[in-house]
Amino acid sequence: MSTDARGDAPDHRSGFACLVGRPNAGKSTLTNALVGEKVAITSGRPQTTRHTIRGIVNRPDAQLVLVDTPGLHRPRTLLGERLNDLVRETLTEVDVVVFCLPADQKVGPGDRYIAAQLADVMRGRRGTPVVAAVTKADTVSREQLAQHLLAVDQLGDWAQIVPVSAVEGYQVGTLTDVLVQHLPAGPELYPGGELTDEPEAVMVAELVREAALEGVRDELPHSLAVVVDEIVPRTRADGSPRPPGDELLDVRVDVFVERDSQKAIVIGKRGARLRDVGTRARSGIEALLGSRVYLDLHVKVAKDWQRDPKQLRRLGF
Ligand SMILES: Nc1nc2c(ncn2[C@@H]2O[C@H](COP(=O)(O)OP(=O)(O)OP(=O)(O)O)[C@@H](O)[C@H]2O)c(=O)[nH]1
Repeated sequence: MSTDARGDAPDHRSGFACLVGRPNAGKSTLTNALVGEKVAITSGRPQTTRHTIRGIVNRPDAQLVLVDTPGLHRPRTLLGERLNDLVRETLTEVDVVVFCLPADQKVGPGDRYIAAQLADVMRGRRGTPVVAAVTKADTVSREQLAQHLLAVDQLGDWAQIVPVSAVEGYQVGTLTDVLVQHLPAGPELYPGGELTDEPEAVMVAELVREAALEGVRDELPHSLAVVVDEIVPRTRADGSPRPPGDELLDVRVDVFVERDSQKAIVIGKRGARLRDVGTRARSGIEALLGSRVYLDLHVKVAKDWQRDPKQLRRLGF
């Protein structure tokens, strides 16, 4: 795929990393520091991966793609539980996880909750490594930092522990080196670091997929892919915005199956099942987007999409 010769070099590495940590742990600031200012993230185009990309670290020897998670927190609602499932799924799919722990705050219950979740991820199918990043290292003394590193060490079985300061740029390069070590050999995933980014679309697709599979999981285990075509605010006939309180989002979604028989299953008799799927997915999407939604679902057949890399890419895998 890459037209860039360096991306095809035999010792080039590429893969995904994901930053987790309690609110205010310094994840966004660290992401920006890792990525630097060279990469612009364009938004508004259809997403090309299943997970939201926050930034790409491009080096001659590696491409590290930083993906977002909606936030790991103790679930309080069903949607929260769904989100946490999604988080865990993301965490098992990336090549390395970065657990951010701010140096200026004691290791607390929130960190221990995340550490327990990460223990599962490390023990999981792929044995995803977790690197602990002690963030905001500039805010404490050397002694405090040393103590904090010890506390973090006792919290779990981390692949490495790296103190960093995103603000001062301290050890940001070291952290990148450590993360790159955990990536598999491979060419650039995004040639030249170009990407599209559409946070909500990923979650909307997951909600539709979940609803579409409900009750028919045995019949359609992996033959269903969901692509969000667009999410646009409905305007009035003259193109002006609708009045406050009366906003409506048009959400157009394609559900791809492999065969006509599967299309029939998803749609159901006279479209009854698809209407159900739409109703269920819509309530989740409205909760997620915080707006009334008109959900437009289309079921399409994409033959053998699981075996066709071109189709797979088109479907966001
Ligand atoms: N001194 C110092 N402050 C930092 C550093 N990194 C982040 N901060 C500050 O810590 C606060 C939280 O940082 P964020 O990057 O927004 O944290 P986050 O984990 O993305 O937060 P959520 O979005 O709430 O999950 C901000 O006020 C940052 O300016 C650092 O390396 N040094």
